[in-house]
Amino acid sequence: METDVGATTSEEANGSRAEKKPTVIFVLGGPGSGKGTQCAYIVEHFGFTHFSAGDLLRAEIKSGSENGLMIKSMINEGKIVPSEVTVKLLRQAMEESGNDKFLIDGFPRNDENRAAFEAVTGIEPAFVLFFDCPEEEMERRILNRNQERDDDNIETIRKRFKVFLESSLPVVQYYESIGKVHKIDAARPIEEVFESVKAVFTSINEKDD
Ligand SMILES: Nc1ncnc2c1ncn2[C@@H]1O[C@H](COP(=O)(O)OP(=O)(O)O)[C@@H](O)[C@H]1O
Ligand SMILES: Nc1ccn([C@@H]2O[C@H](COP(=O)(O)OP(=O)(O)O)[C@@H](O)[C@H]2O)c(=O)n1
Ligand SMILES: [Mg+2]
Repeated sequence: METDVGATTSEEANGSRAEKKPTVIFVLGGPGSGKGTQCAYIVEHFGFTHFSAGDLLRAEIKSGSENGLMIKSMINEGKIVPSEVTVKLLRQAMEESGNDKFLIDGFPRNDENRAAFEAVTGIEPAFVLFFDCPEEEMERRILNRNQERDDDNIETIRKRFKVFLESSLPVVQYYESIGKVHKIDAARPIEEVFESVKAVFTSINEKDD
C-alpha cells in the first residue's frame, strides 16, 4: 500500500540523494585502429563528450605537472601509465564537462585501469566498442598519421602492439565475457566503419525508447 505520498525519501532526508550515474562508453582497439577518428563522428551525431586518455596524458605533460616527466617517459616506451594518474584526469574532465554522456577512448588499457575506474567512479560502461584491425593496417595508419607524436615511430609502435596484445586485449575479452562488446571491423574506409558504429548507437537508442 502506498502511504508515503509527499513524504521525503530517506535519501533526501539525509541530504545524500543519489544522482543518476553518467553514461559511459569505452572505445577500445589497437593503436591506429581509428578510435579518435570514429569518436569525432559519434560526437557529431549522438551528443557525447569525448575524452581520449592519451590526449589527457599528453596535455598533462604539456601543463608542466609534477607527473609530466614520468608520463612522458612511459608514453615514449609504449607503457601504460599508472591508473591513479589516468583515472584522476578522466574524473576531473568528466566533472568539468557538464555533460552526462561520455565516450572514453583508449581506456581501460589493462585490468588495473578497469578496476581503478570502477572503484573510484562507481561507473560501469553501458557497452564497449571494439575496433578490430590487423596490425599491418594499424602500423600503416600510424606511420602516416603526422601528429608529431614522439611515440609514433616504428620502434615504439612495436612496443605498443605488444602491450596491446598482452594487457589490453584481455580487458576486451573480459567485457566480451559479460556481453558488453560491440566488435566493429575497423579495416575498412572511415565512412563504412562509421555506418557500423551508427548502427550500434541507433539500436541502443531504439531499445531505450
Ligand atoms: N578507417 C580508416 N581508414 C584509413 N585511415 C584511417 C581510418 N581511420 C582512421 N584513419 C587514419 O589513421 C590514423 C589513426 O587514426 P586514429 O583515429 O588516430 O586512431 P587511434 O586513435 O585508434 O590511434 C589517422 O591518421 C587517421 O586519419
Ligand atoms: N589508458 C591509457 C591510455 C594511454 N596511455 C599512454 O598513452 C599512449 C598513447 O595512447 P593513445 O590512446 O593516445 O594512442 P592511440 O591508441 O590513439 O594511438 C599509450 O601508448 C600509453 O603509453 C596510457 O598509459 N593509459
Ligand atoms: Mg587515439
